[in-house]
Amino acid sequence: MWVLLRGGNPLRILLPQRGEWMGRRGLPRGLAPGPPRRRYRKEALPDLEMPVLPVTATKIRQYLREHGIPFQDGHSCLRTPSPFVEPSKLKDQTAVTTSFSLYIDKTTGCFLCMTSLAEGSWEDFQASVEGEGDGASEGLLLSKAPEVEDSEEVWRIWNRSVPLWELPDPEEVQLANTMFGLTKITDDTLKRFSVRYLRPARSLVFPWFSPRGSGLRGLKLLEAKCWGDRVSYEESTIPQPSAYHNLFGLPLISRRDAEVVLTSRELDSLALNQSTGLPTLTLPQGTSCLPPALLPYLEQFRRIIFWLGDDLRSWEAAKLFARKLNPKRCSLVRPGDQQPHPLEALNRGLNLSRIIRTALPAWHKSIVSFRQLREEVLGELSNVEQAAGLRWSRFPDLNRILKGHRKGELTVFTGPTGSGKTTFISEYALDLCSQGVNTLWGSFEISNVRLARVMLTQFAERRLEDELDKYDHWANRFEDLPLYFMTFHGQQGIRTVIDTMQHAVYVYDICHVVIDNLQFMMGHEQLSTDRIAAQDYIVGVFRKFATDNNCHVTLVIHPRKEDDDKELQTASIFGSAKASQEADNVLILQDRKLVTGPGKRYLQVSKNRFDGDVGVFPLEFNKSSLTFSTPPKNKTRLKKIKDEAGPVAKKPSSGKKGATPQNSEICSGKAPILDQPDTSKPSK
Ligand SMILES: Nc1ncnc2c1ncn2[C@@H]1O[C@H](COP(=O)(O)OP(=O)(O)OP(=O)(O)O)[C@@H](O)[C@H]1O
Repeated sequence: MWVLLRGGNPLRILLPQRGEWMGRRGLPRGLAPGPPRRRYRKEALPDLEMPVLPVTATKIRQYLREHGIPFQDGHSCLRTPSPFVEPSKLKDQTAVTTSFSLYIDKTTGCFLCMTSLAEGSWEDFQASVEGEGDGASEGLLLSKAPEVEDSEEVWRIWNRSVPLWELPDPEEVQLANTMFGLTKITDDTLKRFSVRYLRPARSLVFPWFSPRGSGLRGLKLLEAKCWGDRVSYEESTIPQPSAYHNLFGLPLISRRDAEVVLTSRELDSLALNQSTGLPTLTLPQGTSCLPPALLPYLEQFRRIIFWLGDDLRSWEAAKLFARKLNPKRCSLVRPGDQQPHPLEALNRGLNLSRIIRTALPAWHKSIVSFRQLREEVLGELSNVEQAAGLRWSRFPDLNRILKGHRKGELTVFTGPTGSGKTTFISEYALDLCSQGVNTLWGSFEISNVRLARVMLTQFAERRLEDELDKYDHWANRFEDLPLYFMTFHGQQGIRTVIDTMQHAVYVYDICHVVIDNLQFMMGHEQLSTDRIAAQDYIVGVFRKFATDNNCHVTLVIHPRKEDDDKELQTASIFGSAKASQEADNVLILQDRKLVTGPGKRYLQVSKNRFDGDVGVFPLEFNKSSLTFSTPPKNKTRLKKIKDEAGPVAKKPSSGKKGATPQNSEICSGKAPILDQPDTSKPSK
């Protein structure tokens, strides 16, 4: 189910392969509208023996100079004349815009021709320049490429939907306006943005028009579901989200516009444009990612304002996206009570232009004063829950101790050989990924197929071997996760790994990288002093990566050889103390039983830089679902076992009465007070 794409992606990241289109949630399958745009070369290529080294802006410039290709330097792209435009087109009245219409991404080398919509990788571009591109160069290939836009399904839905004001029943209009919060949005605005309503699906329909002509390339449907007084919304797109690259509002942008506001929801763009008159665009996948394929469309703007939402996640996403667009031209609207989503701001009668004027520059110099930080500090203080990070849904005990999973941190994870480190960390990362954390896996020891099998089993929480008829159901859902794998196996140079991670952060907005395990980057040094020095260096590099990219890195490190009878400690991590010093969190999978809880393992949080709480909790392994999390129905059993076990050896020392779960312990401060491990029953 996994396919390696090289086109546009020189770093061998595995992407899920999708057969037919499936809506993000709930829409019927089998409506594939075909590829949304022409690709110069898009078929899956066989696995590469060696990873291709990433290209750099300097190398791209050098190549263009060597081949006498003129170029202009932009914010995220280099612009050159397009070899994919027929020479005759260059002579028409649009010659000014078509002459430098090829945009080459400075970071990936991927290109997009804005005139013909041809796109491809840096290798494809070079092949075309050197006349090797499947025997085609200079537009030959394009003149043969079939037009693939305007799928039947897209048109069928579009034709069945109607402008809201044309609904025959005024009550239905009022209901729709109330459900979607449109009472202050005028018909004029809805008309300008060509928003329609699909009655049978109770959904607003947002079109994706081709930048050339009036072709429809796709649609986004926003469905309102009423639950008593509450309304919840569900989005679905054609084509599937990973191919849905609609910057909603693009047809309204004039070539002379130098400023734009980016939003995360189409209705926010309507509200903003209506009340401020500013050009607005909506990111196709909201705060979850900004695909580099969209960057060429944003090159023309001298100033880009992000107003993505009212929570810390929107703020983090805006900072991440600003890096791609060149932070010097970006400003961010800080989320807060008085700065909610634009649509809500309009409905509450707030002054949207004034809020836009308070947007903060995304760019900080290397040295900043508190004055520049005070707004960010306020943001954290007024969103304390969110500042503590994303909470695990399967591991409430981790939430109690670590409070959440935060960006930019380094977690070091260790445990005895064969104790289940990979299995545990797989579920820990899957939990976050299922909640929308874009995750990149570097599994150097076990193959990606095996890892994906473990993850899929954990995802489905059942033995899929026995239910193969359900495989497609689970695999389809699993495919929708924002999950990517590096294809490295065995020993690998740290530089190559970091370059791959950097690329993934840029292309897929990765927020969590899992490296299993660090020993595979340490080369073949035999002397233990060399090995320790190598490990220190590598840990330092990962630390810097996490901080620089505001991306969480979870690093699995083997412990040093110790007496089997002793439980591991922070000092048992292989190497010098560097790993534990650099880490924000240290987790240890202990291969023995806690007196207080069930299961043959327990997890120890032995360092937590966020608030200092450390502690332990039991892990019970479920062999059929390969999970360590405890399903709710087992809670009673946990209690029973505890009752049978009699009083615990040591009482929790947290002082946070009532906050400590029955079987886990939290200790404030650096020195954990552990349960007495039940060494009478060594496991494994
Ligand atoms: N608590 C457990 N009890 C029994 N079996 C387990 C447990 N946890 C994991 N396993 C099984 O043990 C095997 C090894 O697990 P895993 O690969 O996760 O260990 P590891 O600690 O990462 O190994 P290594 O030290 O080689 O990296 C797997 O088949 C897994 O399903």
